[in-house]
Amino acid sequence: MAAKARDVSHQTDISKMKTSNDGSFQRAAAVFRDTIEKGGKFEPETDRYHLYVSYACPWATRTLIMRKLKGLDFIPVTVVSPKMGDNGWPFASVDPFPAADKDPLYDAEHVKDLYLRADPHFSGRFTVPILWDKKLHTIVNNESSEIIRIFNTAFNELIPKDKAALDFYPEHLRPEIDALNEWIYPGINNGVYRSGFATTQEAYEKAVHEVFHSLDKVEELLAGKEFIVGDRLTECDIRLWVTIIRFDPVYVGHFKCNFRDIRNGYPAINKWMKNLYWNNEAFKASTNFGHIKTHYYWSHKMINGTRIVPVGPVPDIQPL
Ligand SMILES: N[C@@H](CCC(=O)N[C@@H](CS)C(=O)NCC(=O)O)C(=O)O
Repeated sequence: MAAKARDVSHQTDISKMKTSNDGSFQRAAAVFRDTIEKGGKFEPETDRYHLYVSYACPWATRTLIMRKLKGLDFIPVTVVSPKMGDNGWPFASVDPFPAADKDPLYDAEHVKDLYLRADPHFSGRFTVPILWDKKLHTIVNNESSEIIRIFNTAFNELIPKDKAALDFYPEHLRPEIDALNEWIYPGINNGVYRSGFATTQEAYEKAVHEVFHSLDKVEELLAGKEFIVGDRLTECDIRLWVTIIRFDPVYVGHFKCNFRDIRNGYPAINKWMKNLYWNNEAFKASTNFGHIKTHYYWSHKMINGTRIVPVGPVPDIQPL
């Protein structure tokens, strides 16, 4: 591939990622932002799309959960190795980690090869998840919050009626869901990264206080409730859950979010998290603690130079 000649190491090696002048981490916006719709460039079809994920990645896990909930079995999934090294995410052909896959479409070695196939001049980060189009050999969308909305509705005419009827972003709850997403994303989902990736004491302290302030708010919201919005599962639960499930195993230690952990410090959040994990297969089947822990502790060598992966907490998640 001609594009391979270009040096993209500054895009693949997370330890070379720059923070802002004040030491704060700022996440770049995703670049591929198309949708799937009738009459559009990407039509709803059963044998056309493919999902590339990492079990380690919270954003990718959102898409895995939504795919399972909606029964989108005709969108196959390929899982990368959790050990994101100098070339970014590898497939199993390069790093045969348990439960990682080879790339079945192009036998790519790394996720970066897919991005460079879609756009040889791509200058952003080579992130997962990727919703891939097998027909046009390109990326439809690489922004999880949009992929889950595509999955929520785009294939409704191609799936059984009971699955099509499931709506995790229902019209009448949208204002409430949007309002929650607005502070849960910066405060918690991205807040833990801003805490962990900060390179100054000030930037870290600002972020970590925001994380726990936001968790305190969620704890209040979830007191005596099964779901965050109303009495039904919505995308708001999915978006938050993927961060909370990683909190005790990774973010408390690796990202220094250690005022409290979930299991001892947030009873309502813990109950909500456990209930979704143990009672809803879509959540449990999308979670692989080995991938989660190995990824963060091994890949971020600017944070954990020894690459030692801690054994605890034991257990990864408590029983119900
Ligand atoms: N906006 C993206 C963010 C995805 C993202 O940052 N994924 C991380 C893994 S958790 C990644 O692939 N990072 C690779 C890199 O930055 O090199 C989304 O929500 O889908």
